[in-house]
Amino acid sequence: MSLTTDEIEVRDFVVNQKNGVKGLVDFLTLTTLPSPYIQPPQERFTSDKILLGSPVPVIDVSNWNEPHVAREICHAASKLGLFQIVNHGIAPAEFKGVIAAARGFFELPAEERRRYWRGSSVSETAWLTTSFNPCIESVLEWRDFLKFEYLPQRHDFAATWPSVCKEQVIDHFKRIKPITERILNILINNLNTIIDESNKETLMGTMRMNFNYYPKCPEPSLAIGTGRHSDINTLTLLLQEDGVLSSLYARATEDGDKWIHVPPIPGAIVVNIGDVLQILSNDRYRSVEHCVVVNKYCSRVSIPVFCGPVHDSVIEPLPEVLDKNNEMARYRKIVYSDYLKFFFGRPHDGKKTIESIKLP
Ligand SMILES: O=C(O)CCC(=O)C(=O)O
Ligand SMILES: [Fe+2]
Repeated sequence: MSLTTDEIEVRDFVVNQKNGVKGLVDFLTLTTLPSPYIQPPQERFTSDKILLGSPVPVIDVSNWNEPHVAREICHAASKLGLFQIVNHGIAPAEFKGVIAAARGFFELPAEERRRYWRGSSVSETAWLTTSFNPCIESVLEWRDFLKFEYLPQRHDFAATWPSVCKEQVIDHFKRIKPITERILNILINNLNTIIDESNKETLMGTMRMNFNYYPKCPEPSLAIGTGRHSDINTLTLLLQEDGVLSSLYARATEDGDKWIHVPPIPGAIVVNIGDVLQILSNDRYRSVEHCVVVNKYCSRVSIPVFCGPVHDSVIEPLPEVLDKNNEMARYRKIVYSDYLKFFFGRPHDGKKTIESIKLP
């Protein structure tokens, strides 16, 4: 990358001085987008890319045992790779609480937030950063995020979390976990197998949560909040604030550049399929590419919970899927830590990670 002085100063302030993009908007009255955030034209999100008339499925899970629930979940997982669930039993007030806690964290003074900056965080299990991979990205994303690792087997895993949000994060992990398990069960049963001790660590050995914070952006059409990517884990369950201008988009089909808006629905959880489920299912399920558009008038918080494999899990298409249909594996076997290395070693880049292990 060759950078101008302005770019170096902005990057230095945001990344090296650990202020984040939140620090930048608090410190300066911006009327134009700083150059490190200006996306090349092909990465900007324009309204002609929006596909209308093809809404995201909304699935009522008030009775998990009704056959239509499994049917609709498996159908959505194989088509768009993303759906919303309602009537899942978590009260809207609980969601409001965790979203308020996330806002509470980002409203802390900059020096308080900085204590959690990645690389020097006061917590081993929570850290803050900006964009996605700021040291190697030629253009930055308009987002800061605080990541939490859920390690309930360690009694002190949350001892160092920020007090402004600690309780709410623990509670949210606890509430989301059984719902994730139910959905994974449905998806795995539909592949002619079950979740047991042999695959549990691969399907749900880890849980992580992000507090994503997207400040108001002076020129949103030139920036991106989160660049195009698919989640690499098994399943992500995401809360997004209601009443916020258009934000999350999911790619409608693998081969086209049309995107479907994922509207905030009060109390709903957005569920998206990650790469690991696409690999295990040998493409029965689709990990959906998605991106986040920012806006000029309000900041936005989103809270994904990522459920996924432990680092040493070996990921490959399930024999139950291949044997039943006598089909060839479409992906080569990979250890999850190598998969992570590939994903985190580059900027957000669509579905390049899963493509890297696709067999010819
Ligand atoms: O902010 C959102 O709605 C989605 C964020 C996202 O895709 C991620 O954190 O992986
Ligand atoms: Fe994502």
